[in-house]
Amino acid sequence: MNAVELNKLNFKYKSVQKRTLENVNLIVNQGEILAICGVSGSGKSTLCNCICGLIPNVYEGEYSGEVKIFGQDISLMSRAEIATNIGIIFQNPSTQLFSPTIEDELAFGPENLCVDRNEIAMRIDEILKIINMEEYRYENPNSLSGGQQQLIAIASVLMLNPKIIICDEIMSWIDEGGKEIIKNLLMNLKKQGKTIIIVEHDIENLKIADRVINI
Ligand SMILES: Nc1ncnc2c1ncn2[C@@H]1O[C@H](COP(=O)(O)OP(=O)(O)OP(=O)(O)O)[C@@H](O)[C@H]1O
Repeated sequence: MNAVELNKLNFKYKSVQKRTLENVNLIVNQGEILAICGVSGSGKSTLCNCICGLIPNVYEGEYSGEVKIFGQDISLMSRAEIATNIGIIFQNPSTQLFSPTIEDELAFGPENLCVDRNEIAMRIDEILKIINMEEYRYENPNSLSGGQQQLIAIASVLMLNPKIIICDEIMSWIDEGGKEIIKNLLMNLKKQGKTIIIVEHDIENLKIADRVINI
């Protein structure tokens, strides 16, 4: 089954004259790493925001067409259903981290979905192990490097165990060492069957993609 299917998708922000997305058709296969490239302003982030439901739920504008997630029309899915299917990580990790400790940060998403306390604690153990940051559990996210913050942003998305992970230029502010760790993590997630969509410019980072498209 296709992880994502976009049919005749159009979107125009309320405040601009021209459509940002015009008749976009796209299939993302389950288990692939798809990279989206394109010049600045071509609509890559807008496309990601449509795939994860931020458009039209959060951003106002004229929207038409269809977004399907594993065959299901996203407009018929609840916010909780969307959040447990798709996670999105943005360019600047500090805009995504707001809790006093990393433990609180990781617990925030599942707590909002009323996941059991013990289950949350178990997931935190597991995910901190995956990203090799167990000793940072009680640290403030602001005390971390950019690369570590981005790993925590990814970890907070993984807490909901989404099947699809969207990474919108997540490596642009990260040093080389951090990029390697993130790329390895994304490749491991793919091995576990996750579908990954990355917005990327850097040719080195594009090497992890199975397929690259231009918009
Ligand atoms: N919230 C918004 N309100 C109005 N216009 C917006 C909004 N967000 C983006 N746009 C406009 O939509 C167009 C596409 O923006 P978008 O951020 O999707 O492009 P992008 O390809 O991701 O760009 P970049 O590579 O610079 O991040 C741009 O012209 C931008 O100014």
